[in-house]
Amino acid sequence: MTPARLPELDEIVAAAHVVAIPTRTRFRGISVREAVVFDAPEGASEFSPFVEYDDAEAAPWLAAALDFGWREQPAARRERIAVNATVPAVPADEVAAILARFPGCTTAKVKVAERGQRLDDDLARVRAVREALGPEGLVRVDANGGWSAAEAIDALAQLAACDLDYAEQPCASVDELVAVRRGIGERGIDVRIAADESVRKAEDPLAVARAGAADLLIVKAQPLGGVRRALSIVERAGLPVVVSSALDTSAGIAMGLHLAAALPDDLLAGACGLGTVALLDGDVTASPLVPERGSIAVRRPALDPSLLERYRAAPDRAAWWRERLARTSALLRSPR
Ligand SMILES: O=C(O)CCC(=O)c1ccccc1C(=O)O
Ligand SMILES: [Mg+2]
Repeated sequence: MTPARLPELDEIVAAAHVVAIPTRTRFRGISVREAVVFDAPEGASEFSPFVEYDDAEAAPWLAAALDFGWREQPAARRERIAVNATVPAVPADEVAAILARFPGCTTAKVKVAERGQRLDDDLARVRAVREALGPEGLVRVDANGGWSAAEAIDALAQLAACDLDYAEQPCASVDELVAVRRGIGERGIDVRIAADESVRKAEDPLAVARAGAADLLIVKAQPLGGVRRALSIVERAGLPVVVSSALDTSAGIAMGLHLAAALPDDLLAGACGLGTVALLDGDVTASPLVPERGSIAVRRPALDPSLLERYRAAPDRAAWWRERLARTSALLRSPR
């Protein structure tokens, strides 16, 4: 997980810019996305574990940022990556406006099982997405572990009428995912199951594959410790994958694009969840990595000094992030 040569903390801090970028629509409870972006030797990089994560959970995110900023990356096998539209848990009548931010995307991933909402809200939202994409489009749902196994089976039985590509993390635990796969199989419901949190937040990211709990995996470069380490997990898991973002700025999206570009053809399971800069109300580069004609070019964006200034985090938040950098960096260096 650790880069061959870890830059010293003062070098890391000297390269760091702490930003706070508003989201255009509340997503995952977030209305301002805070991130550290680095002006690093290999290009822009990003460290943006969610604020509620403890240092142990944030450590692989820093390993990823240092790897991407300070080390050469594995060779790219493709120049563009097809991406899905990402639809937050909005009312159905807002779906069209969200999809319009993802020009050319014929695959959409829809958030479901949001706390405080009902299955009818999900059904209406997913139907609106299916209607907008037409029968040729691919529709995915992501429950972020919000359903019990019984709820997931019931929900998927109803959502299956919208013809789903897959359901991402319908339940929280690997055992529940196994139960859902079995339950929908017995009822003849034809929906694949994808694991996300069961990969990126698990003690052992390969456990879900070993348990036969998923048809495919969602992989995110930052929580998995960077492009190299994520590639090695994917190769060992032996399941097809979709690369996705963590609501990163374009600096972090570039890391995801490089991971997707390095994957062998037979392991890439369609459009990736890397179009999420379209959900932000700003960025750190003048040439954002947003979808064009359904895909994004694999490149590293240049940080724009005036945008870093515009979105510069308040002094107390910047200090908080610098302290987090110091603690996390110490963790990466401590023998375990
Ligand atoms: O996969 C996508 O389409 C976008 C990324 C996404 O959904 C996401 C973004 C931030 C945090 C969690 C998730 C998630 O996949 O659960
Ligand atoms: Mg997910």
